[in-house]
Amino acid sequence: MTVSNNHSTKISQQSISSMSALKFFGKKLLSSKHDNKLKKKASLPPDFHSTTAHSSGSPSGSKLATPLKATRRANSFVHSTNNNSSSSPGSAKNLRTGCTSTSSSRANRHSSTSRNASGSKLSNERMVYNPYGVSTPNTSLSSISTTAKKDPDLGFYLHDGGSNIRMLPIPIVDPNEYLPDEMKEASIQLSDNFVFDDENKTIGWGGSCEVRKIRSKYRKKDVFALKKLNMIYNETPEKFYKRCSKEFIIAKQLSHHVHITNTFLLVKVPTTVYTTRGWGFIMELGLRDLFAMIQKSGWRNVALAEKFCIFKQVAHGVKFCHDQGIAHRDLKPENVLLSPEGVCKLTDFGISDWYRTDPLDLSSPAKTCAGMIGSPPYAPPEVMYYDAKKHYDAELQQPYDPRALDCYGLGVILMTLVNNIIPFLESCSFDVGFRDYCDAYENFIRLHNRGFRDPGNHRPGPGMEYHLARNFKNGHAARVAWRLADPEAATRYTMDDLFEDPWFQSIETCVNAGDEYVCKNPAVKNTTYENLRGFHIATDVAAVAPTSNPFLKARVPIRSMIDIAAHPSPAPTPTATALPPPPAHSCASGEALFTLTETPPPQLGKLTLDDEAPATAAASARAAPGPHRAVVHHHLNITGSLVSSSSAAPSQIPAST
Ligand SMILES: Nc1ncnc2c1ncn2[C@@H]1O[C@H](COP(=O)(O)OP(=O)(O)OP(=O)(O)O)[C@@H](O)[C@H]1O
Repeated sequence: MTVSNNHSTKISQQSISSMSALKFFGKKLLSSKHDNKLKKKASLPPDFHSTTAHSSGSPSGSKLATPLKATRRANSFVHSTNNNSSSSPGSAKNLRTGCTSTSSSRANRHSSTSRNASGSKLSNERMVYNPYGVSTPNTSLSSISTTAKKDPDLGFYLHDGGSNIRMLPIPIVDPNEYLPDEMKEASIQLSDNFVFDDENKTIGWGGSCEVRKIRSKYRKKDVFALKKLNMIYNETPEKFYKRCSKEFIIAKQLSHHVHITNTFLLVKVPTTVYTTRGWGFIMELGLRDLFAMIQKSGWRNVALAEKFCIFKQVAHGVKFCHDQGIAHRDLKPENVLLSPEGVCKLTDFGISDWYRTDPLDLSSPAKTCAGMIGSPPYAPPEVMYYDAKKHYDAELQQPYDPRALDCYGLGVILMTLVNNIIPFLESCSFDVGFRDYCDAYENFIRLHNRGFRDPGNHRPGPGMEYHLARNFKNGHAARVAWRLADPEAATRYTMDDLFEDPWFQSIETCVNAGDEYVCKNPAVKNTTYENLRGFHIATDVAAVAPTSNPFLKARVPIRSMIDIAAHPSPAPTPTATALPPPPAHSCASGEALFTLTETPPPQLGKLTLDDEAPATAAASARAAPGPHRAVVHHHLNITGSLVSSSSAAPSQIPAST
């Protein structure tokens, strides 16, 4: 039986020989070509990610051919249905994707816009009258450098959103109005302390965001990610602000762990050649997401031990979220980033939520959820019952535990890592692949392991005769994947079960989740904020009143407007252009453990897959000489290898074996 969709596009699953994959191992670690491909992938029309799933219908013999790319299309369901228990976005991602694409094409079209004003040198003075209430001198066209100069159509800057582009009304609201006191920021303008990367690349897309590289104004080598948040279809500005600030608060609350992508600041983003106005998160920059890795033709040759290591890292990230009272609720390879050192980090807390009745009291009772959330391949059946398109009986729609949703997602991620392909498109009875899996599950229990679902049963799971277990080559590993992805929520592995599982415990990782996480925060030295008359006052962050900002250090007097008017060219003050050399660290002492560099440290580039992993990330970081005290990690090599192989076979996707 074949499951297809209206936009199905058959994607070649031409397999490549291991020789051809190996050929590329070690060629180039960080390929700009690859980045271009990622961008291309990100800009592909929705149809491209559509696919056809095949299945023979036999539990053990069927070859599921559900190309991983389908997950991108499947993402369109992420925010498309109700979620009674959270403020998750409520509109179709396809529409939002279309919106961002349009926006991007415009942005790209205008990225080459001539900026004749570039010759007009901006004053160092920090008081600027801005009639539009958003831009600052630092974000004016003249302050952004590009290489090409074409199409000087400035009409782009004047539009206020069309049918495809939804723009926040001016003035953009101060993010601090939506943040709790302890998270309020002294700098709320992107342009105060950051500039867009000259390459003007979009490094990622989501249903409601585009991700771009930005750099510190003070240390150009300090690169970060800007997750520019877009309004989604039919969303009011108020809903947009609430949704985004909630995501930021959760992301910020979790930004203290080696397996969580650090989110630093919530800022206003002005309309520029790079993007349209709105809000954005300044984040730790990931090299690429796990989805992009699995998609590479070389992925199938990655050793199982490496895949298990990645899985364990993701599991540690999930455990940390749960320990903080937060359920991620959208676990999938796209939401796992790999750092330049190869460390896996969870990202995208857009539909995450606190699952305790009192988020501040971790001993308060757990809440249940209702509604369709997550992405169909990774969302369990109890969640899929809420999918309005499936017309399930209302009786089936029972409140569910969001932690069980995460456990299921983890199990499907493990299956995907090992099989190089998603096991089925949707975890519901309409999907033949999922039905096969359920049948196989019951068969295995009936024929091989009656106590499979019993707590503490650590006998081997399904073996070679079950196609979704075959590639594990290890009954214990298959047990963990199947127990996590148990179609029955009541008997599914919990995170505690997982961490007590002897096979899981035995997985070797090259980064220790318990290591102290020291992240290089961006330097925040300048701030621009608005007074009631609409003036923008730029000043040094150290002089700004809010004291909850962790970046505040020394205090220097703010110049009054009268002073500025009287002495337009005062003695240099510590502004962005006349600042003392930045401190090495804004929030943490010592050197950064995970320094984000554009190129990997030379000593890492020399590693081979056979290199022995150091005992811990910290140990390796300590041992590493030179300025890059990064984690020595197997995955860096995998990343490099896959990048290389991807340049040879860009359109291939991993095929199931
Ligand atoms: N900090 C980052 N560094 C590098 N790439 C990133 C970063 N954050 C996000 N990305 C890329 O952008 C993509 C989309 O980001 P994200 O998942 O956060 O957006 P989203 O709109 O919430 O997505 P979704 O619709 O899947 O929920 C990611 O899959 C990843 O490839």
